[in-house]
This record gives sequence, C-alpha cells and structure tokens, in this order.
Amino acid sequence: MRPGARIQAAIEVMTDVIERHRPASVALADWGRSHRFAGSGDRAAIGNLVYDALRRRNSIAWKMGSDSARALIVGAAPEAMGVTAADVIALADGSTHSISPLSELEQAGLDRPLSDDLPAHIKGDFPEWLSGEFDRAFGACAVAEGEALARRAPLDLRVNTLKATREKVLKALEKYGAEATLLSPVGIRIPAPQGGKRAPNVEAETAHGKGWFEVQDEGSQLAALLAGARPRLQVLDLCAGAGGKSLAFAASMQNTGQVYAYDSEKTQLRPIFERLKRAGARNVQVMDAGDAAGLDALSDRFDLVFVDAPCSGSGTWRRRPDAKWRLSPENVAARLEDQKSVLQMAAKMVKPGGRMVYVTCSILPQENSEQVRWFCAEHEGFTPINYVDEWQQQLGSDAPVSSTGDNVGLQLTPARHGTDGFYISILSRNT
Ligand SMILES: C[S@@+](CC[C@H](N)C(=O)[O-])C[C@H]1O[C@@H](n2cnc3c(N)ncnc32)[C@H](O)[C@@H]1O
Repeated sequence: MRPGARIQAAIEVMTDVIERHRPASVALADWGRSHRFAGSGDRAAIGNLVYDALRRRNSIAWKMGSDSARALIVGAAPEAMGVTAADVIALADGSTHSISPLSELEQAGLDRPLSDDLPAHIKGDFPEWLSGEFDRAFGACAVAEGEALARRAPLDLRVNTLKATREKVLKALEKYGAEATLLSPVGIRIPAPQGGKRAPNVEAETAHGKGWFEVQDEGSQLAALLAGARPRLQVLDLCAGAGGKSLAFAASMQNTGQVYAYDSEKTQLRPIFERLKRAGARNVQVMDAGDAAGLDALSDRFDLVFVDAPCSGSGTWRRRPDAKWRLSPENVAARLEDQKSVLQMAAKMVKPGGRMVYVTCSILPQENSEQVRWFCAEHEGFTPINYVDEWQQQLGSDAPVSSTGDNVGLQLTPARHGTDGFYISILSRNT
C-alpha cells in the first residue's frame, strides 16, 4: 500500500474505534481480515497511526480543531510515520484509495504548536475528569507524567533464570538492539520503534520457544523482585491471571518451596499452563479458578501473599491507549470495590510474621496509597514496610525515589522510571 492509502485505512479503523466504541486491537484485526492484500508492514504502519492518535488524542484534537477520526489520524501522521508535515500534505493527493487532499485548516493544524496556557489534560493527553487525580498524584509534574504515558512503550523482557542468563538472551536478541534494563537485574529492553517501524515479534524467536525469556514490563519485574520470594517459601499469587508473577517467583525461588496460583476467572488463568511448561517452572500449583473453599482451606499459611489487583490499568496507557478514553468514573469505582474484596481475602491467607504485597498497574492514588491506608485501618495486624530498605535487601542496589514522595509504597511511572505505571506496597503481618 502507498503511504496515502495507509493513512486512509487508519482513518477507517479509527472511525470504527470512535463510533462503535471498539477496542483498537479488535478494529485493527477486523480491518486486516477484510483487506487480505495488506502486508504485515502495512498493518504495522496503520496500527502505529491509530495507536499514536489515541495516545495523543487531546493534544492532536486541540491542534487540528476537531476530534474526528480524520483529524486525529492526520494530526498523528507526521510522528507516527516519521515524516514531515509537508510530506503528509503531499501524500494526501486524493488518488485511488488514498486520503483526499487536506483542507487549509487541516494543513494549519499540522504546524500549530501547543500554547503554554492549555490545561494539563490537553497538554498531558489524559481524560479531563481525571484532572483532580493527576493533580493529587503528580502536582506540578502532571503534564510531564501524562506526556510520558502518551509515548510509545519499549518492549521489556524478563530473563528466565531457570533456563538462561541475561548475557545469553542479550546475544540472542542483539539484532533487535536489545539492552539491559537499568533497574531490573533480570530485564532486557528493546527500544520502542520510531516512526513507521514495527516492534519485533520476539515470541516467534527460538529463544522464547526454549523458555529463555518472557515478555514482561520492567515495572512488573520489579514488583515480583521486591516481593522477596526466596527459595523454600510458601507463596500465594492471589490474582495470578496468565501467571506473569508466578513465573517470576518460580525463578526467584529456584523451583523450590511452593507457589499457589489462583484467579477468580478461568479464562484469565488458562495461558499459565503452557507458560509454566515452557519456563520449566515446577513449583507452581495452579488452583481451580474461583475455588474459594479451596483457598479458604489454606488460610494463615503463606509466607507471602501477592495481590496483583484488578485495577484501572492507567499505568499501561502507553500500550493500551484506547483504554485511557474508555475508562469511566464508574469503572474506577467498581475496581476500588474489587480491590477491597481481594485485600480482605488476602489478609486471611498470610501467616503471622508473613507479608502481603499489594500491586496495581495504576497511577491513581485512589487505587494505591488510599487503598493501603484503608486496609491498614481495617486490619490492625498489618504494617507497611519501608520499600527503600526492602529494595536494598532484595535487589542489592539503591532504591529509586517513589513519585508519591514517601517510603510507604513505590509508585513507578514512565516519566520518572521508564517503566509502566506501577504501585507496589509491602505489608507485614505482625499478629
Ligand atoms: C492485573 S491482573 C493479574 C495479572 C497477572 N498477575 C500477571 O502477572 O499476568 C488481575 C487479575 O485479578 C483477577 N481477579 C479479579 N478479582 C479477583 C478475585 N476476587 N479473586 C482472585 N482474582 C481476581 C482477574 O481475573 C485478573 O486476572
């Protein structure tokens, strides 16, 4: 496909996303199925246009003077395709399948700089109704944090130390520009693709098939490392989902002790079996999904209960930018209730002297520090542990500074730490 046709195709996909409220990945897959002639390069370029437009939706709409699918895609095109505004104007020649010529207004929008006095939610590309939460979370840094959440994310991998070393995986993925992560000692990063380039399909690599690594954001790796899953412990991964953390624990525990992987949803849990097999993880017991009675029978037993709580996902907007605009106050309220319910359940499972680790991939204080405060008020036997000391002990390096400014919980963000937005709080059970 010619570049002008790719822009037109992206407008069609974006129309589907906006008008029919469909997830971008579904709209893109549907478009691919009904346009079989399009190659993988075309699909990647169209995907970049759609995702970049969603990442920077507010600022692009302001520049272009419209929130229409066409305005958003045209506004995103220079950066998404790695070309100049003049190139985009020239590409829109109205030839068969291509985008029609740009109006004067559209042309002017491509060159319009953002003015300094714009509100934070426009400059930082986050939903206006979350302005208060962004302000509470980041104060004067709200725009910078929003901007970082609106950039493309790198591809992060966790080396499976049961089967490989970081050096070995770095060598296997050298061709993709793989480099060691700065914070996680078992992490590897492939930088985000620029312009029209696409991210490599690392899961098609032999090294992945052999179980040498898993795709996992560095923030997620750090949450698992900070939890302190040592050899021979009894660990409960309470919201195990596809098992990302259970796999990391199995590696930290050198396949000794026991990890119980539980989730209320069997469809979430389903991929864990294949992943465990590939990784050579032998100390993970997958519980029946939703088996509350089975879980109850294990009360007061665990050295470590890890709560990877259901949340708004606001920390992962770089990877799922459409979720940013679908999120509603009602969704957040529902997740807050879910979090309280899993925290209540988790409290019963920790043995005296054991610990609970509460994690979200969110940057909203409501879901993070405020839930921990609520939990501690309800459960007198639990006390938050200073994460700075814990980091030193578990990772043997100096802890990064949390964007919350305190040591109760570690809030990681793309702007400060280069990871997805993650919140990690460690609580010890004293009685
Ligand atoms: C953030 S995801 C977990 C991701 C997973 N730990 C990983 O690393 O791949 C949250 C999970 O919590 C599960 N969940 C929601 N409510 C739950 C509950 N009451 N008990 C157990 N799991 C629950 C969801 O099904 C979902 O899989």
